[in-house]
Amino acid sequence: MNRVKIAPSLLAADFGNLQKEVEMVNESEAAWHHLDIMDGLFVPNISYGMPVVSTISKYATKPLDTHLMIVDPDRYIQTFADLGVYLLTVHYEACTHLHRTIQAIKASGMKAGVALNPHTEVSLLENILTDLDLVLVMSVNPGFGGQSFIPQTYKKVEKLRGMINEQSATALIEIDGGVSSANASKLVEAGADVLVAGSSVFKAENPAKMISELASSNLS
Ligand SMILES: O=C(CO)[C@@H](O)[C@H](O)COP(=O)(O)O
Ligand SMILES: [Fe+2]
Repeated sequence: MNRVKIAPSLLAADFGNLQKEVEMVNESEAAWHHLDIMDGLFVPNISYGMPVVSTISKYATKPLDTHLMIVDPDRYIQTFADLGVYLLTVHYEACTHLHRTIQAIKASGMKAGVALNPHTEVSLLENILTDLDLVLVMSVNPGFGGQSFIPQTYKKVEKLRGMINEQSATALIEIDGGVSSANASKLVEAGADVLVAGSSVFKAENPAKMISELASSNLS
């Protein structure tokens, strides 16, 4: 079994020391940097935009895993590609022509992911699964860090793992929201490949140690 990938969400970082926070992730056992882009329309919160993404990109030495919580994400695909994003994830609920959006992300040279809100059924991805590099399962309602994990996520992950295996698809399963050492092992057991962790990492006394602990989740 491959080791689970950890993607610390910089939304919970200290933005007054952004370079230092990015460097902590660079030097840790994290696999990716997770960036959350919120537009105040698709979700009720606004996070940060291009100048901050550009700064993160300048200091990051690991791939940028970028989660767009914005309406009509097609408008910004090329911009994120130009900023050095590795994997661009759009929300199922924000795309009218999801297949076209996924193809456009791939044509720009990035990997493509689709995120599902907690109420969105995984079977809706059945016809597009083999086109995806990643499915992001939201385990909180998108828009804010620091929320409580929704336990129904385990069942969704198990079902999605079954669909991926059945179709011999290669999409990774990423879980985002309220992830901590209290639920990480169970998520990996259910079929998760990537865990996003914001508050549990950046609010920890020793963030790098917490990343290492989460990365060992499937070994416990
Ligand atoms: O996409 C989101 C929230 O919408 C996340 O990536 C959060 O930033 C994760 O933060 P925690 O729930 O781990 O604090
Ligand atoms: Fe996210």
